Amino acid sequence: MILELDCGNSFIKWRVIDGAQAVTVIGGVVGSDSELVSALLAMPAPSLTHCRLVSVRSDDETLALTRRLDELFGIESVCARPALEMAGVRNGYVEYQRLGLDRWLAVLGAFHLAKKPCLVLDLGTAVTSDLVMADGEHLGGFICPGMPLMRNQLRTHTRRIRYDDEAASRALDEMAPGRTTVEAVERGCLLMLRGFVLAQMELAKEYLGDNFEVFLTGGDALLVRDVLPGARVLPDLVFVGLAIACPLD
Ligand SMILES: Nc1ncnc2c1ncn2[C@@H]1O[C@H](COP(=O)(O)OP(=O)(O)OP(=O)(O)O)[C@@H](O)[C@H]1O
Ligand SMILES: CC(C)(CO)[C@@H](O)C(=O)NCCC(=O)O
Ligand SMILES: [K+]
Repeated sequence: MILELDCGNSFIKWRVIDGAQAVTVIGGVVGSDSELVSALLAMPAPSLTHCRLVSVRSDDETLALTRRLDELFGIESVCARPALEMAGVRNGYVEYQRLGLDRWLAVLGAFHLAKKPCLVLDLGTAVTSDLVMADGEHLGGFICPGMPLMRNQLRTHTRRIRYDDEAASRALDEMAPGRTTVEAVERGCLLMLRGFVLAQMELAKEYLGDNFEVFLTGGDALLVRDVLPGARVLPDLVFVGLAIACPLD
């Protein structure tokens, strides 16, 4: 059994796959290292043999987690590393090491699946966009705040914008002009997000031509799905890239 981890800025996405059949046995989303450990200890004993992971956290944080996994389960972790070129994709950053590894893996996964030009949108704590041409050349991309960062900036930097997360999720049931603060903020931020992804579509047409594939991933992917009807929504896209970047055996 292989443990796979995608350590983002706010959450750790994890899953256990049966290496032989590449089937997901169990998985989830947790908020911290200790929550991950609890979730793994609570598993009905599928013995872990390997771990591969991608992290956009500091090296110290990542090392602390891999040490803990080794102590508890006796498994070594293979971490995705930056690369100038891999699986037919050429990293477009001026300094390739600086491209977020979650972005790099999502791009590798998308190009592997599409085998044609791709626009890759990842909607998490931050929102990222990456463009890849037909020949695998990564053109670079864009980074902007995601829903959690946008709403928290408003809540933190104003006196009178205050509401809880439960109210926030209800506010998006409709998109009419908000008649409460929570509706006004949540719907406003969502419109910014939708505007961003639509602008990315226009850019992609300009840089990639008309025949490109759109991939949508990250915890908030579903919030923009209706404005991108042709997009492939793949919550596990980073894991597709992780398997390419960190083959086992
Ligand atoms: N099951 C879930 N668990 C946690 N967050 C979720 C879930 N479903 C949707 N979300 C939403 O997804 C967003 C976080 O997305 P994601 O988990 O991709 O972020 P992250 O990986 O921590 O951030 P980043 O990609 O910027 O590093 C939050 O806005 C959260 O509300
Ligand atoms: C942009 C995030 C935070 C998205 O998770 C991550 O990919 C990251 O930390 N990237 C490093 C900066 C960059 O990609 O240019
Ligand atoms: K992420």
